[in-house]
Amino acid sequence: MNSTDIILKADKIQKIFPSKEGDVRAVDGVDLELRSGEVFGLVGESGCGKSTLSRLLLKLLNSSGGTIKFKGEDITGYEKNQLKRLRRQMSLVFQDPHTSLNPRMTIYDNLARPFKIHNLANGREEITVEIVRLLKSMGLQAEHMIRYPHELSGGQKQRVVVARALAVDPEVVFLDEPTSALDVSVQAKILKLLAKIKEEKDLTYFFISHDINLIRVISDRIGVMYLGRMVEQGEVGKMFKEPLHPYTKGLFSSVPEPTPARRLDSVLMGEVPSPVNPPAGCHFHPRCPEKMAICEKESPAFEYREGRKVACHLYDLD
Ligand SMILES: Nc1ncnc2c1ncn2[C@@H]1O[C@H](COP(=O)(O)OP(=O)(O)OP(=O)(O)O)[C@@H](O)[C@H]1O
Repeated sequence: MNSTDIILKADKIQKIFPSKEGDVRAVDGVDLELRSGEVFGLVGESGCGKSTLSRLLLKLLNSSGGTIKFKGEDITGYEKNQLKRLRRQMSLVFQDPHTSLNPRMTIYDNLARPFKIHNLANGREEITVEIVRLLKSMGLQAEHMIRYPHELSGGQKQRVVVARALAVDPEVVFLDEPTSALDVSVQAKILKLLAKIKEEKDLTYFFISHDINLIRVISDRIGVMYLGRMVEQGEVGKMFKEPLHPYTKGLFSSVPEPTPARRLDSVLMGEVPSPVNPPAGCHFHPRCPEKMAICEKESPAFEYREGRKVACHLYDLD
């Protein structure tokens, strides 16, 4: 596949969670294209739907509407046996290494599971060979295999979590805040390792982070989400040079040059409204400094403008 091939595509994907307060519109009609070999960075304030979107794309959650295609094949209605195949093609690295490994299992047993589930190696001997190879590729040693997760440092645990995600030899890896639970110095090492693995294995990364500076450095393209919707999506250089959506502008303009782990929540004025009762029209209009009358009534389409996609009425006037 070359870099312009679309490996994963979502059209109007939606997830509504029923709750006591009403329906939570966690993901509200998102369009997305993931290109083979790229790092796609997803940003947005806490609760805007980033994790839910990634779980929908991975088919860990069933969608309430819309379609998802993997390599051109519609996977929206995949059944259990088809999902098993998909689990080898796309894998996930969770945020917190302390909770994503089974604490009662050794590192060997944690890493052996994907080999057993997917019949990727036969017998203890073959699995051991694979696990040692994986551990070494992650900068760990064979002897780590006999340890329990609590005997490893946070960075070592996250290396094991990445190893487990790579055991199935996937094509796409979803990384949901993979370094946010780690110390800054450890974060840098894990990011370097992830970049190296990506090149070696020709992987595609879907990278979720609150840290805009990190997303800027590691991504080829980025998507900005607000209250369940994608508001802007495009090539990283263009987006940072000239953000179009007022939300993206607010998000980026207040981030000074590399300040590690600056949280989005501290950047924008006002609270994000509830996804149970999102504002009519453009969800961002109550916080938007460039609001127009139409923004309160009509939801803007997510359309190509100036080399990227944006959902904002300001650009309807062109
Ligand atoms: N199982 C669920 N039931 C009800 N509501 C849910 C469920 N999962 C998520 N939500 C709600 O959906 C919205 C989106 O949540 P999600 O975790 O996807 O956001 P996020 O952008 O990943 O947040 P964070 O950055 O804090 O992880 C939130 O309002 C959340 O409370």
